[in-house]
Amino acid sequence: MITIIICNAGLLTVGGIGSVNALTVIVKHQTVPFFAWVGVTVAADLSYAVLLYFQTVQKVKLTQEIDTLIRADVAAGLGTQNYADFHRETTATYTSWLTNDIATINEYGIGDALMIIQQIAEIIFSGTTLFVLHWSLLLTVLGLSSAMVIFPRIFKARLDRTSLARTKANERLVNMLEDMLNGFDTLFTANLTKVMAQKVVTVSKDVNAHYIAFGRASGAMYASTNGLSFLSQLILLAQAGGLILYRLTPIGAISGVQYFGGTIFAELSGIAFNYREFRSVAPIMGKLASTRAKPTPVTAPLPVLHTGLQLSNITYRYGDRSDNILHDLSLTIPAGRKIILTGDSGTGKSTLLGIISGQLTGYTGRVSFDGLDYHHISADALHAQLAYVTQDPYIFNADLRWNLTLGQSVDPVHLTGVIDQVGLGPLISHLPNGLDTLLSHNGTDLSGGQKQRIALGRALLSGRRILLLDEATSALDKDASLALEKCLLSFPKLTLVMVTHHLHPEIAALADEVVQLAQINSPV
Ligand SMILES: Nc1ncnc2c1ncn2[C@@H]1O[C@H](COP(=O)(O)OP(=O)(O)OP(=O)(O)O)[C@@H](O)[C@H]1O
Repeated sequence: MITIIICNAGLLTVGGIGSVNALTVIVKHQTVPFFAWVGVTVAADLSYAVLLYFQTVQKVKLTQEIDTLIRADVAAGLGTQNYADFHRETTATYTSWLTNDIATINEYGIGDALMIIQQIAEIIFSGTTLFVLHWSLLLTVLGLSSAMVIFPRIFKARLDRTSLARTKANERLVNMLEDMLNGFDTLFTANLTKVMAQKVVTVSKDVNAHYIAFGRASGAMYASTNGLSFLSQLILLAQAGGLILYRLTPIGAISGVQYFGGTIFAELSGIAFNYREFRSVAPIMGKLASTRAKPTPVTAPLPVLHTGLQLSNITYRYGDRSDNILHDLSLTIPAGRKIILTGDSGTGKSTLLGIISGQLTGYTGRVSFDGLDYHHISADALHAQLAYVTQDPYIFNADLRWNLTLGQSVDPVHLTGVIDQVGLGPLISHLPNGLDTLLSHNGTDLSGGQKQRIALGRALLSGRRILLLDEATSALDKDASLALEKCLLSFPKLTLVMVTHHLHPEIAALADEVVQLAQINSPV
């Protein structure tokens, strides 16, 4: 890319030199040399046009490669974040980072960087040519250039501020769009789909305002630096006139200073402008780089749970809430035991599972795995031991097999067995391609119960020996959920913690312990 750019800058200079010499020889009525120099100019300009094609194609290739690297880097960074850090931003915000921000990086990061390289090359070639015409021309150019480099600094703070505000506005827009589109069904049944358009217009106007603010900042800088550039060209033209009058430079210099001086000033003001724009990408890069997870402790894989999980004096409150959700809670979960958690809505059952699963870490007290404090266990090591199934599991826009195995290789006999256990047989027999049927984004073409069966199948196939179920069968009818819960309670090696609102006596009888969360919370 750089080679092509430099060649192109060289060709532009050769074209300019051809014009200068053509003018010098034509005033001496030298016809053949005139046409020779015109030929040089034409050849250089045509070659420039051809190379421009390769430059354009190469730029697209380079941009795409860099975009892929950035996306891979951000995705890898997000993949190593802990649960709380990941959920500090919404998925729509991350989408905006990977789309809008990358578009900005393409335009102002990569695009401007390449422009700057081209501008530097053109400045060097034009400067050298001016020096050959007369050294004093270059001296003047250097003096005026310094002014041009210093001048745009005035605009830096404003450009940085407006650029960052613009990306924030983009995030708000994407968040709102996702929110509205996800809520389409609710608005549709409430006859309120027009709310969507109203919100889009409101937030779009906010985004527009920020784009305009950035446009004003860059426009002010662009206009001022261009004005300075024109003034500088006038000074240079006057100087060239003087040098020609004193026969210190050939007459072609009159077009030379215009062409090369013009190029230097235009490119210098361009560089100043592009560099400011280029720098405005820095806060975005900083933001994307922040997805790189802080180094997490790497711990050895955990052995299979032998004694049990122990929660001691756990107190938990969410971020800025004033109340404790869990207070001084202690609970023993012996290995292989089946514990059912019940309690009124809002008593913190899901919060408790969040702590046991390692997702929520900001508690006081101690949680341990076979006596080993959770704080000394890496998320990876813990996740290798347990599976956590929520009430509303996520279904990927992939085939059913992938949704069950998450892309891991699974013994087909085991797969068939688990499909039977979670009762997915009837669904598979109705799907056009059975297990290989593509499911829609978040399983919108499935019932709530089918999604829960898939999630339970996924958990069983993962081979984890600790299962945390948060109302994981709530969408199934009574008989189906009874059958499934009985099945889960029958695995002797499985350590099970199951949250349920609808505890059937048959299930309670099969459990080792039924814990009312409100009772745990109150001191005995
Ligand atoms: N991410 C969160 N941020 C702030 N507060 C939260 C968050 N998640 C839950 N809460 C609050 O914590 C309390 C306990 O919620 P939790 O979901 O653990 O209760 P639960 O017993 O599982 O309820 P349910 O039976 O209705 O599912 C609730 O008052 C809820 O508002």
